[in-house]
Amino acid sequence: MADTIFITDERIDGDTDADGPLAGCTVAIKDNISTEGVRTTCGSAMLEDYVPPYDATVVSRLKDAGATIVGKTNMDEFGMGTTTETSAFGPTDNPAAPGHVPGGSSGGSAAAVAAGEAELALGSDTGGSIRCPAAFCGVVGIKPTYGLVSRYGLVAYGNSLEQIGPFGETVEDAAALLDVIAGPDDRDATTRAVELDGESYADAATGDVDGLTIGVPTELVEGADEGVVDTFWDAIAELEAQGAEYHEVSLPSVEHAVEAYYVIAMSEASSNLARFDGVRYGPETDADGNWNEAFSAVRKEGFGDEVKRRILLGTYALSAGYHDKYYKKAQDARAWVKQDFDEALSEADVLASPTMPVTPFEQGESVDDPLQMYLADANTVPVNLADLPAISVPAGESDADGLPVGLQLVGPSFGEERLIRAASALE
Ligand SMILES: NC(=O)C[C@H](N)C(=O)O
Repeated sequence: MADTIFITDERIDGDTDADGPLAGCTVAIKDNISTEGVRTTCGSAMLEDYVPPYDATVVSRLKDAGATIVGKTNMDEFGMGTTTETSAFGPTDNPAAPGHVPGGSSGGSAAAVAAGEAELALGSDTGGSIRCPAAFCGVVGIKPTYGLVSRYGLVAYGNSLEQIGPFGETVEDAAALLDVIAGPDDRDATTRAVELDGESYADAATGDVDGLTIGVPTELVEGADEGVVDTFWDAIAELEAQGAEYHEVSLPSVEHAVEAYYVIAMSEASSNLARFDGVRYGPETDADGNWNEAFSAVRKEGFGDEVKRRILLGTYALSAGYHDKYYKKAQDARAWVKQDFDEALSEADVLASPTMPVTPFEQGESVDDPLQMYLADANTVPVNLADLPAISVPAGESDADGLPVGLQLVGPSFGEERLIRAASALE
């Protein structure tokens, strides 16, 4: 089996004179984040030869911090997947569970950290794309609050849902990378400044959970595999032993979260991906004269099956006769999910659940079963619908199959320090 961690392993040295916070640190970058002069493919044949003329804001910040970028990592095509198997460049193996998928869509980034190919990595999370691979590969991943990290230079898939975020072997490592990339950017009007309680996100990794109240949403536990649930409760017991308290809470709306997420994400994708037309982006074809034929030919060749499926469904959901029935309904469900989280977080400091309801699939097991793949996102997508921050931290291995299980902690808007503090107690 091909094992692609990096799509491009060109090294980019940061500012080597700088005594920056990441001087001497190696970082891998998901291949949907623009790097000036270095190919950025989004895991798609459509962008196989695309070389951006500018750096994403997060990449400029890494360079200024003195980091060494070691390569661009494999991913599900345009971020669409949960296994990294929809990449046009072949699958990535899971270093923590060989023969299994690393999760997705940022599977290459999590695998790079798990395999020791890079100390840190950047991914993007539209509906779990950082937390799922973190959980599957046994590393830490943070999905920041919407608006904490600039999306300038991130190739858009679902703009209203996605954030760039860090991976690390430890909570403190991931938090140190968040320190470098977080903060307002004139080029992304959705970003804002946040006042921290302490000096930095990394400083919050104290492991102090004394008096912390944890809400466990029943709906996010009952659907998970038994081995995952057992490992999850062991982790909660560990936090309890260190002074935290837990109680069960309810998020009735999350029953509709997967449907709402996929309608919104596919609708946004169908609009975002219209720019890949063989003129502005994508390979030229020899279809002569007729725009429609040329447009179809490029997209037929350049996009994989999952991307085509989502463009078709997203276009359908946005079309005049169906807009109210699907898109608007999904937006209503999104508002309800947000409201449920706000209520639950008024009764608890953080919410905890298994990151993924399952352990890593075997390679090839789910790629032809999109529904199984979408349903595996049940615990991660509600957080993106609610714009909230979340972290996935290794919780141990499932007794059932010995594979990695992640614990997800969700916090209030811009409450990353609280999540970092709580997650570090499990290390
Ligand atoms: N992009 C993501 O966050 C992954 C999610 N499974 C999706 O396919 O949309």
